Amino acid sequence: MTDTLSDHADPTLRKGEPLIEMNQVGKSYGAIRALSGINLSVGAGEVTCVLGDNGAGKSTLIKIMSGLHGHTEGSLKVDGKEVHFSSPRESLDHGIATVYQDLAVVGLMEVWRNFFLGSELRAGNWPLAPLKIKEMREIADTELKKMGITVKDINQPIGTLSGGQRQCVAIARAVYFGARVLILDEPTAALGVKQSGVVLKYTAAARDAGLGVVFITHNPHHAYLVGNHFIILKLGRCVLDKHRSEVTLEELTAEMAGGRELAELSHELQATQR
Ligand SMILES: Nc1ncnc2c1ncn2[C@@H]1O[C@H](COP(=O)(O)OP(=O)(O)OP(=O)(O)O)[C@@H](O)[C@H]1O
Repeated sequence: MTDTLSDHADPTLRKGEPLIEMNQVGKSYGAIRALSGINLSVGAGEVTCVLGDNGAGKSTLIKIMSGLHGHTEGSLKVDGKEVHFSSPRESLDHGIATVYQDLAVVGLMEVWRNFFLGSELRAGNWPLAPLKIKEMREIADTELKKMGITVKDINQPIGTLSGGQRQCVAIARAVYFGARVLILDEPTAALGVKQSGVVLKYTAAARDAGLGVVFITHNPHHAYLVGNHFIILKLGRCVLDKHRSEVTLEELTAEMAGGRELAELSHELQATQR
């Protein structure tokens, strides 16, 4: 499976080279400060996990990387060059593909149509040139099969696939179209154990094919299964920034569960009982 992803991954990717570097990045929406002082690096062949509760700033961080919102402080570098995206197209042109939780798929359209959505193969360069339907069907079918993603029929509407399968199709699609960085927005949030496992497997496969992966989640168990680097956001600030070798799953879980706050609360509650 990993070899298959490597077939399409950008051959210029070198393990560990920094693809995205954020330095003291911040974002304000008018008077509301959603993020501040964020340092984050995404290396090729690595998964950087961004954890945080509701309102922590995860979506804002994704939006900065994917070109939906510009940052208002600090610097963002892609492949060593400073950028300030003003549209998702610009981010995509830099090889950054974002797979949103509520996948931008058209439920009633066939799996193959969704695989090529926005990048359709046409028999000519003019806008209304006929679609190369047979070729697109074959490519989508082959690519998904090669990756071990089984769909009964490539012509079935994508809405009939499970949530996990849809995430996998979206990951396969991003890799096929040559993404260098893959941003996954809470890909396992709405999934059961088995389906989460499948999505985590493809996340690891994209990493092993050399892509830099940003894995957004509030689940430390899922993060720890695939992550090389972990950052935890709280109220727009980074409260933990550690390499895998520096943190255990227990520490990550405790920090996510608000370990320090819980300890303080327990102390206060005990004091009131005395
Ligand atoms: N467009 C906006 N305008 C004003 N405030 C915003 C906007 N988007 C986000 N915020 C604020 O920024 C903060 C961070 O929000 P963000 O959506 O990035 O968090 P999150 O970690 O993704 O949370 P969730 O998991 O609930 O989506 C919140 O206080 C939120 O209210």
